[in-house]
Amino acid sequence: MILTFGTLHIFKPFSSFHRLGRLIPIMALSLRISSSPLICRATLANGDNGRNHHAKDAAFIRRAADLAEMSAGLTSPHPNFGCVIATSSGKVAGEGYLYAQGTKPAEALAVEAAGEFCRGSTAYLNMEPGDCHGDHAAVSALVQAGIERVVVGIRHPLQHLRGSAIRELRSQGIEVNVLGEDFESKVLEDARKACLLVNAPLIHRACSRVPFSVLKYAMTLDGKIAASSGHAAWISSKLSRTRVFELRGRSDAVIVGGNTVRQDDPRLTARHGQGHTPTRIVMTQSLDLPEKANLWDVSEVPTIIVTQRGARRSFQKFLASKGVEVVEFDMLNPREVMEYFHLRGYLSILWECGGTLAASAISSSVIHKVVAFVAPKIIGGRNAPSPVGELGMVEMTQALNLMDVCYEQVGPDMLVTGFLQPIPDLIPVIPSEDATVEIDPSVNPFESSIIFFYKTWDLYGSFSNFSPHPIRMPCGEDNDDYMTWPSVEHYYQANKFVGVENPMAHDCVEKIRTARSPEEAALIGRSTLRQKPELVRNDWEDVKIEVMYMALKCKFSTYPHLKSMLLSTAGSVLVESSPHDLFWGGGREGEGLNYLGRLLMQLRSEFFDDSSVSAENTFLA
Ligand SMILES: NC(=O)C1=CN([C@@H]2O[C@H](COP(=O)(O)OP(=O)(O)OC[C@H]3O[C@@H](n4cnc5c(N)ncnc54)[C@H](OP(=O)(O)O)[C@@H]3O)[C@@H](O)[C@H]2O)C=CC1
Ligand SMILES: Nc1c(N[C@@H]2O[C@H](COP(=O)(O)O)[C@@H](O)[C@H]2O)[nH]c(=O)[nH]c1=O
Repeated sequence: MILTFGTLHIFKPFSSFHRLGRLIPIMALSLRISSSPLICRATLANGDNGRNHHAKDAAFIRRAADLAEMSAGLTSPHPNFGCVIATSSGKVAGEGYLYAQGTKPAEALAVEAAGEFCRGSTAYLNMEPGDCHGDHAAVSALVQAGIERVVVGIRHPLQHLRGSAIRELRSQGIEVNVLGEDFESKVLEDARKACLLVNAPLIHRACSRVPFSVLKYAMTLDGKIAASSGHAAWISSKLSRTRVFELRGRSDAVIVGGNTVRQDDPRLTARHGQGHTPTRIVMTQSLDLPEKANLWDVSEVPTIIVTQRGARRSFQKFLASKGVEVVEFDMLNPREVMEYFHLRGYLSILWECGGTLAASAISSSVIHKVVAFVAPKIIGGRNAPSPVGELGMVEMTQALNLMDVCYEQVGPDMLVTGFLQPIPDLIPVIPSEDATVEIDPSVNPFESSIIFFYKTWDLYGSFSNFSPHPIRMPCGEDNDDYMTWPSVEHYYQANKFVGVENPMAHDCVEKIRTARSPEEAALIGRSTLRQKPELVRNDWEDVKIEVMYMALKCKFSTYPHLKSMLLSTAGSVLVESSPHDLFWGGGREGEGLNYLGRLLMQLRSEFFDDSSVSAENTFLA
């Protein structure tokens, strides 16, 4: 489907636009080279000097990322922040990192450490500060200290914080350079990668609906994670197991399957003496678990059991009496479970399960990284379990290739790590720079402000489809009879059933058209779609954007004050801040596709084009 309005192509064929709009133009960690002419000029003009400059910037940004790493596990769900202040001669004057949730910002600590050396110096931040509490503490510290330039590794991943500290610093006269935006080079790419890595869980949160998941296992050289008897203590060395405690200390939760509980009776605590201890999660379909288990001791750390709805209710009661939380799922599978924990605010999960659950998690695409300890031991055993069970692959060419693989010797063991999925690169507020410009050239995706709208009583509530603005539109494509629809929502919902040769579909259209409120219209439309899918027109998925577009066009053309309001938002990104509608809305954390906001921006752009054409005609006349 290609819709053309005037000279502008609004949509790519739906499927490709949809893909584009999945909010995550996922890029492997080999980061993109910008095609921006400005960026290229800056790099070339600097020549060798530019290269030296970049090498220095890269080194300090890497240091900031290393500092940020020091708080991993202590700050969650806040990001890891590090700051280095360097003088113009390239000497480190002060450093700081966010120690834990609620403590002084890294920037303020670095400023304190650098003292009078701050004046005229450059501050290096692995990530743009997020002013969660409205006190601007990080930005104020840099401004008041007389910092001249700030180099930022990555923008804040969360949409509502993204770009605001950078804007604030610039408005205070500080030069701000963002890696990957203001200049590019190989060394800077690597430094930027370090910044992405240190906050990978938060970046995942901003881009997907599951927490960042790491699958960790210890195996013998012949690829076994236990003997044929199931005995597994210990494959890896003590040193390696201490590394596992550290890993646990950086994770919000550790997850195992029911069989691991039955076989190992694990504790799953972080026993390396620092950091926090993650929640323990057990995934079990049968709930056939022992009455005595280390995980039922929740005096220090909570345990959550996720199970199939209705499983062993009496045992559920027993667990509850021990203080163990039980959460039932209609469909117990890794994706549903991860989506649930995402909603509960978990950023990072360590999977310490056996091969059966690991295979299921990999197949569900919820595993992002693999951490494997390989011990120089051979146990043999045809039935001894291996780290990943059945994946249904039959050819070696189907094997999953890890990215950014690292090898490290830990005592006698080899530690191999790599990514199964790339860390999503950060994205502007709406899908990609190109798409943004295509939708509305007046919007600069990196610098624009965002106008959120949702409920009709909001400041921009008239942008909502539920606003009480009747429109006159025909009922269906081949129909010349114009009718009045009490709101855009009435029209949109009714269109789901238009043209279907079934009297029940006709009734449904009429019921929606005469519904007493947009809420009632939505209720009828959504529930009929779910309960009687046979009444829904076959091409609904293909035409729904077009239907919405036509309704919006009619609404904003009919009411001049609405059109003026829309035009007054020029340059801003419009986002329908629906937390649950991930198609028309922006989602809770910007993960939604925001098609309603996009259509309004598209319309705004067209209205501007129309008015400039008519102004030109008047002038020519
Ligand atoms: N060396 C190492 O790093 C490790 C070794 N091990 C060893 O591995 C062995 C256990 O491996 P394995 O049997 O794979 O154990 P797991 O317990 O990790 O996984 C399987 C169990 O997970 C539960 N489950 C819930 N939902 C699903 C789902 N959608 N798909 C798959 N499983 C689901 C089931 O529990 P239920 O049956 O209760 O319904 C199932 O039996 C033990 O010998 C243990 O010692 C385990 C972890 C790490
Ligand atoms: N056997 C084995 C591991 N197994 C994992 O560790 C769990 C036990 O954790 P805990 O009870 O806290 O000590 C066990 O159930 C399984 O998930 N891990 C490793 O690093 N190396 C090993 O050799």
